[in-house]
Amino acid sequence: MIVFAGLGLYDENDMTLKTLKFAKKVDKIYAEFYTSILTGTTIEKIEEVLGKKIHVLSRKDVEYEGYKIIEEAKDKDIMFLTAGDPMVATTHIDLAIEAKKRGIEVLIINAPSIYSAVGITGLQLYKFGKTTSIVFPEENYFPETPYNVIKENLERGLHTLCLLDIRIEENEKRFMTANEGLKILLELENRKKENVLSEETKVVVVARLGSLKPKLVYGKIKDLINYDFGKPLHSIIIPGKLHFMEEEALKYLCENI
Ligand SMILES: C[S@@+](CC[C@H](N)C(=O)[O-])C[C@H]1O[C@@H](n2cnc3c(N)ncnc32)[C@H](O)[C@@H]1O
Repeated sequence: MIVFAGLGLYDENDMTLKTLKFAKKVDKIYAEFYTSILTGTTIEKIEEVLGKKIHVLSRKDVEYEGYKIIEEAKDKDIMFLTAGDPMVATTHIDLAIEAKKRGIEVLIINAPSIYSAVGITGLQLYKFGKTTSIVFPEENYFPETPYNVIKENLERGLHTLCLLDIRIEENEKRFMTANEGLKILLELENRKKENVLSEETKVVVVARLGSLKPKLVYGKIKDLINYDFGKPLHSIIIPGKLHFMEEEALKYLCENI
């Protein structure tokens, strides 16, 4: 059997009791922290709660050698943990499909995810369009997808959740801040000039969701671009057309800058 379970968003208290229960029963626990991490805890603390060692896998281990875990799940009970929800903004569904194809029992245990947590701002899930990711630009690589997605969503009056790039490889550990994300969005406007965004555009920045003191800030890009949101992880929401309840929620639930 293979159990895909999420650890939630911030610390070791975010996982569900179901995850805990299965963690106690399985033979071995694997985890990956390259798609997202919990910044309010450590692997040691999570291991303490689970009462078991966690074998942390790299992107390469999962994407190129994931079949080894599935092989193991043929005659053992294996748990595979991720931050957030195991199937939200990850590619782990391919492992679940592969396991099913090989006749292995699959259980997916949901968890608090960035996707659900944006509701904390008062913005309605029904009003969100496509989600996008803002990635670190590289030499000769400045992806325009976030700009195009925001444009399409705004044309339909919909909000856009922008996930921010994470690089956790063997010799690299970088989390894009909301400040970097906003600078990239303005740079995209500067390159494309389609009047989608400007320094006057109002956005919502959310930081450390899942913690007891998340930071939720609503304001114009020009006022937030150098604002200190504290330690990661951060995400940005570009609101579309706001319902009056959403306007009220942004006013009362977020810090207005
Ligand atoms: C690939 S996505 C997360 C996928 C994860 N499986 C989930 O369900 O939440 C990673 C991005 O989500 C956002 N994120 C994750 N946790 C967050 C948190 N606690 N607060 C704010 N943003 C967060 C960040 O932008 C981060 O780079």
